[in-house]
Amino acid sequence: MEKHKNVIIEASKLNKNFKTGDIEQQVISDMNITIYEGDFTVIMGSSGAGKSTLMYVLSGMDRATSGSIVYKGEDIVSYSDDKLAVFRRKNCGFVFQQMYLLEKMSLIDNVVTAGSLVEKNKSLVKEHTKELLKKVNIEETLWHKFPSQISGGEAQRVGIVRSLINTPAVVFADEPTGALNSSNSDVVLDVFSKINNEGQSVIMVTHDKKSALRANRIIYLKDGKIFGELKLENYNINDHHREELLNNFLAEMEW
Ligand SMILES: Nc1ncnc2c1ncn2[C@@H]1O[C@H](COP(=O)(O)OP(=O)(O)OP(=O)(O)O)[C@@H](O)[C@H]1O
Repeated sequence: MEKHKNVIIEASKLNKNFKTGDIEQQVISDMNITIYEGDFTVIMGSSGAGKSTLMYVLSGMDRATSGSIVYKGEDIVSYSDDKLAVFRRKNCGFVFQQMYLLEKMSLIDNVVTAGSLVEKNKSLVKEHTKELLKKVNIEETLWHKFPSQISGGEAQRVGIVRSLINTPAVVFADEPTGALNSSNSDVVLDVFSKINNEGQSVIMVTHDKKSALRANRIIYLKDGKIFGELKLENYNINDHHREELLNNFLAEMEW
């Protein structure tokens, strides 16, 4: 079934340890994981299973203790810190539970500044910024306000727009809707589904079943290892069968 899909990230024998004082904790343990291009991959698992750590390591935000990570055929583990920073800027978008905007810049400038690091044609960046702000329901009346003048949910959505402005090939999202109410969560998840339909790969950590249903593949972690995996058809709001499959899978995982 996977044969038509290209591999975008392939990690082998991945380990990540943290040392606190004399105690060393193995958080990712000899993991082999393949992420396919164009997939909406969701990572679930109990608290402390290593989900966020895995996202940091796969995206080159943090270094693995050992193992290889190959992104579109290139081994990123061997990259210098500078090369890794360029790689991230070109290929990855990051969305966290809390997105911090630059306080001294208007909302629109927060996004345009990030976009201008990659695209030199500023009017193109501005157009794209406006289009994305509209997509996440940030109205024009807000665009020239400063972060201190808007709500937390609005700031989160602007932060997401900033993460997407360079059309990253892979979007890493760690509990992106954790701080949002239900309608704003839907807005953000709809944007993720849309960019995913247009070809961008999404890897999202979530504890929320409704968010997880956006995925076409769910990977369940336990104690730093892959404990189970579920494949789903592409998201379709009217398909209730997917929910049943997810419920059964999570019961099997003892979630
Ligand atoms: N920088 C760090 N230094 C030391 N230990 C860390 C560090 N980051 C994570 N850990 C430890 O690694 C383990 C896994 O953390 P991680 O955040 O990856 O889990 P998670 O599955 O994302 O959990 P949650 O669902 O609660 O966010 C935890 O025991 C955590 O304390």
